[in-house]
Amino acid sequence: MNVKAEDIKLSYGAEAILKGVSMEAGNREFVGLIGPNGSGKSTLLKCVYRVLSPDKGAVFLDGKPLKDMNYKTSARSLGVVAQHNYYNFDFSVREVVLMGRSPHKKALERDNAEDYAIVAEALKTVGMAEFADRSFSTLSGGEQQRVILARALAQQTPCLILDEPTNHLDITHQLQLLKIVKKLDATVISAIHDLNIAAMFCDRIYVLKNGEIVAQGTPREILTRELIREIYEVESDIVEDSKGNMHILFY
Ligand SMILES: Nc1ncnc2c1ncn2[C@@H]1O[C@H](COP(=O)(O)OP(=O)(O)OP(=O)(O)O)[C@@H](O)[C@H]1O
Repeated sequence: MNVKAEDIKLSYGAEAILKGVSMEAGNREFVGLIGPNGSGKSTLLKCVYRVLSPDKGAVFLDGKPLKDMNYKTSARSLGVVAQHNYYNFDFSVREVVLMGRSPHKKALERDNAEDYAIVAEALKTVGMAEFADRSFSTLSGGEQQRVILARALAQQTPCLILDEPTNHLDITHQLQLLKIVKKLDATVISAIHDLNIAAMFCDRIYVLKNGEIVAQGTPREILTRELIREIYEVESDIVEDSKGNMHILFY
């Protein structure tokens, strides 16, 4: 699925947060969104997954304007792993992941054996199968994050939007989550803070600063000492290991 955001503008009061942002993720491309705190990454992603509607500009899925789709149709296309996940009710882990199936159901249609099998498989994939009956609210931040990924997997969408998905995760689970996502061969747009993680997984990276895209390209093109200095005001060295992978060392 191709996902395109075109000239997105969004302000809170007098403050312009997104100042005409355009970005695109091609079919099965893994696109990273990097930039300092407050640069507008989450806001842009929220415009893509319809929590916010931009003041100007539009989002297109395979060329179709998102705003013309009903929510159920877009939920069959876009799965989301957001930064914060709160539920007002005490759902079990299984119930949370089952919510991923709802865009595929008719009104009042009950969950069936196939839904339960998909949910069990998704929980197994993220290593949370034995937590199925636990209350979601009692899980640690990292465990909750993996369950939310399972919910997105159960949704079986051709595109995933991830907002700093590895926030609460230890290094083992950071790599596990991104490997799972990479293997899906879906279109992925992910805000990522860790530039080494971005270098490992992204096909292409967009750099957002003060609500504007200031650079885009492959990790090798983007993650240079000069750009890192310009965007983050830190000094770094870029080195290559024996396998040809790039690593960024910060000073
Ligand atoms: N509801 C709101 N009202 C006013 N300002 C807001 C609101 N939501 C976000 N902002 C502001 O918009 C700017 C962009 O926020 P956003 O969360 O998109 O940044 P981000 O790049 O995702 O940051 P981070 O890396 O810290 O997660 C910030 O300055 C934030 O304070």
